[in-house]
Amino acid sequence: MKNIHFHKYQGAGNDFIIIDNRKGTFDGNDTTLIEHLCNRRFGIGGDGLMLLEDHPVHDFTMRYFNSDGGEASMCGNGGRCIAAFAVHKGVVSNPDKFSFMAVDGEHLAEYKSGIVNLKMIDVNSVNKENKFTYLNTGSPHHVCFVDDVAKTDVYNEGKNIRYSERYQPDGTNVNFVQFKTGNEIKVRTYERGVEDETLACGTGVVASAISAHLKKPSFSEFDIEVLGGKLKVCFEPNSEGGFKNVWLEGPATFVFEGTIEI
Ligand SMILES: N[C@H](CCC[C@H](N)C(=O)O)C(=O)O
Repeated sequence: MKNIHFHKYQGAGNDFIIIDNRKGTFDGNDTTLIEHLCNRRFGIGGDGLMLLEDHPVHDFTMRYFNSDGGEASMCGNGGRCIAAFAVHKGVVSNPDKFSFMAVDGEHLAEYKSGIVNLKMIDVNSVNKENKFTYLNTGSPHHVCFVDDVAKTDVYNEGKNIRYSERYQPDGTNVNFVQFKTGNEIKVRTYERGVEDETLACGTGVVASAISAHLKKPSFSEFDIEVLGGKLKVCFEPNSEGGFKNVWLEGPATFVFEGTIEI
């Protein structure tokens, strides 16, 4: 038996287990353990788990795992939460502005009073189809627009798209977007690797905001309502028809810490 010390954080309701693994004692290859820890009945519970590890140049390295236990692509809300954790634990050199390495590259982060603004990767390829948009914002996202997200069967419709032939073998996350007034949108997301709807998806709202910009090009900053709260995304067009200076801003909140014996 061994004890694992952990912290729980949530970003707009997308919740994560964070483990300080700078001593390298946690085995990131133990898929079964990670799935167990994320289980909301038999473990701690979470949409995902993150390991904070050392990095030779940046303030730290972020490793992200979905609740199915598999190491995954970038998690925007997870990035915001591990940034807040790093500030709270004094891991970063300058709490106002610092950087970390993740699976999709370097991320700048700014922290102020519980709000984290996270720089995301540039988006250089947007596949605009008739009824949906497909793009990668650190994770792959299918984005479609609906009249009313509250009346959308996110689980079943999202699951069907996630497992559809088009996205084999890796699958995709699926976002349903509703325009409100001006630059306001509502987003609900079915998340790959969680295999359910989450209360927010950071890379998903970035993908949704870029897709909304393609329909409303006068806006390059969007206020986004998700089930778990509110997020903000801004970006600039780049010279290749894609997008740069992509930022995801919102709350990242400590919930509790503990030790679990496994
Ligand atoms: N489930 C996603 C990764 C986490 C994305 C989400 N939690 C976010 O905030 O970006 C995937 O496997 O592509």
